[in-house]
Amino acid sequence: MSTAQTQRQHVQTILRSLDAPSGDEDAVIQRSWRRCIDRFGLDPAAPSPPRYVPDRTLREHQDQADALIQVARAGVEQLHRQVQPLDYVVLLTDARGIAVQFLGDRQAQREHQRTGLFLGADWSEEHAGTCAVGTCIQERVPLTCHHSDHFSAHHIRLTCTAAPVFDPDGQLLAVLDISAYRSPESKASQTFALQVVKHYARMIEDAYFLQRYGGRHILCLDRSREFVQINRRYLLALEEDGTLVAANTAGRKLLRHHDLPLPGPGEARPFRDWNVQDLLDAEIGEVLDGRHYGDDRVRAFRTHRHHELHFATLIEPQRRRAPAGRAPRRDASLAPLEALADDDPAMRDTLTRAARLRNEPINILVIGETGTGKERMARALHDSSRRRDKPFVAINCAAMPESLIESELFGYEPGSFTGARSKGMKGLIAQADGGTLFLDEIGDMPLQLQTRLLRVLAEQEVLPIGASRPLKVDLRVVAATHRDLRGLIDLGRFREDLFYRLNGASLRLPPLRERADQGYLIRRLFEELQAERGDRRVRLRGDAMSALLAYPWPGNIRELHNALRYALATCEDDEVVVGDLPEECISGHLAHPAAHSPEGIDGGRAGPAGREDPLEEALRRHRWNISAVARELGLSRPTIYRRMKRLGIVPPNQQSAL
Ligand SMILES: Nc1ncnc2c1ncn2[C@@H]1O[C@H](COP(=O)(O)OP(=O)(O)OP(=O)(O)O)[C@@H](O)[C@H]1O
Repeated sequence: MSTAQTQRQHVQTILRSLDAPSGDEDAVIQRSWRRCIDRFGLDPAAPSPPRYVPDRTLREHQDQADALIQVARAGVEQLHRQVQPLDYVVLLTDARGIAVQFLGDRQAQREHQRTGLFLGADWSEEHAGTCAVGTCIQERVPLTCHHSDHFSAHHIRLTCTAAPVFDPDGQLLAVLDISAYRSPESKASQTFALQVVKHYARMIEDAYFLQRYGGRHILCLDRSREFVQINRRYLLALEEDGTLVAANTAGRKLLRHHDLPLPGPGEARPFRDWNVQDLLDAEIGEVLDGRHYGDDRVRAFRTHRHHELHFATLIEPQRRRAPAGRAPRRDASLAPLEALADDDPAMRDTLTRAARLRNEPINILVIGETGTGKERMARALHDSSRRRDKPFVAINCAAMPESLIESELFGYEPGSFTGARSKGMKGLIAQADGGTLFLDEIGDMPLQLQTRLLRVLAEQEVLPIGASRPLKVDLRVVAATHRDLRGLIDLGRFREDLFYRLNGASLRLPPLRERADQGYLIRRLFEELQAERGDRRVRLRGDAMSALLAYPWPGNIRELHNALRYALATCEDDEVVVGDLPEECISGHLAHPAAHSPEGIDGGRAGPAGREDPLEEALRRHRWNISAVARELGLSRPTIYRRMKRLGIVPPNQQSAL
């Protein structure tokens, strides 16, 4: 059957079923069809191009959903990884049906845009007709909208499955959706999809709950002792005196089941009338004090009303404290070291050792791949040590020409060689007296200088070129390398005795790809760049943060630094969004199509596949006169150039140069 015939038949089915409900169709879908006609005045046969909200509006929706987007990130990405091989895309919409997060195959971007499976699309029932997201919003239940369940004849190739995400007050917060263009005819083929989406929606909802009520006691209940720790089915947030503050969706059902009726969503204090003792037959102390729980941290309780057996675990309130897992701050002088990392286990071990070593009279070898922060570590060691008011002198042994190293390091007496300064020169080693000498890329130091350096370290004195008497120096040397020094020793290119002198203790830095605290590093580098630019207004929005966290960074922190620097230089409106990041960082996290046009794409203006970008279209119309286009679009010329670059639009007169 041709597409047109299928669509005609679909329209007839809808109209017939509304005249005389057959009972065949899903009741939820039928109610939606009726709403589409009676309430929204939609026509199943009318063309329904996707509707995208303008860029600015999308940003407002994303801002409002920012806290959720941040919490949902890991779940949405995990879900995407699971369903991507089956050609599904993942959408997270807000409670109004606007897609605020999207993950899909970059290769199929045009097809996604054409069907509305994209960032910024409006999937409310009012605009899109019966569809998984819109109907889920109306009905507040998980559902699959498969092929001809869709109201619009133009959506009947799609299969979409969505589940609601509720906030702790029972208000609809978001909808999680997976959709595909190609799927088997039978709706039963989507049963598993429905279970997967429900599962992830619940995980996101509970993660949001745990974050929001992290400052309270959270009681997790389950009917199974074995599963309570991992399943945490019912979540109840409690005050110190056992008053109920909030419950997750399952928790609210449990309360209703036990005749603790809850006022409707949106009440300012919906739970305050109830105490956990109204639910469980137990003393407050038994519930809220972890010492009353078993060795497995589980305790059994019976409910008052139905004498049901429930097993509980308790999450204690998170006190205001240093970021998770970091040792409590003992001493303000440790701040430079503590600032290097958050809760990455390898970095935490390294920092604990560094803190112990900072005032010890031994030299330290910092080991790590290029750009893992070896110099930063050396400086932080210096800044947190008693030497902090004395000089920190850094020398890159690989970057200095061999002919200069000797004089630079050791200095020289007046007139000691041709070309020397008449007053002589104090060498870098002597300049570091009392402080720290940082020798970067120590593996690249020529052998002959290694011998002289060894003498400096052994004697704690330096002999400038041409001098007859050595100068006493008090040095702490921190050396760094990305090379295998033991391998160099075997090759005869590094002195073993120098190695032992330098390696009083070693500190190893993990590469960026292995760090568990990438979010912390991103925030920190972003703040530093803002300080450098003298402008702290720009903020890093949740979608950009998600894309940065999802990107498989190699080892070098400099790459992250450069990506942030680029984004800060190109962003507009005081915020960095995903589209401002370098192209390679946003694989999977596609930018909103409207981000490329000043007003966004809306209804009839939506660009179907193959249609020209509005900017390109304007440029052609104005015969590539940038000033005229800038005037028409109300943008500056540099902005036009920047967008052309971002979109890869090249004027015809420059194309031959490519
Ligand atoms: N802990 C950190 N927090 C924030 N930024 C960091 C951190 N560590 C490194 N960086 C940044 O990463 C970049 C590389 O750091 P650094 O120069 O210290 O690394 P390195 O290992 O000495 O590099 P190389 O191997 O090239 O000498 C710098 O831009 C630095 O600001």
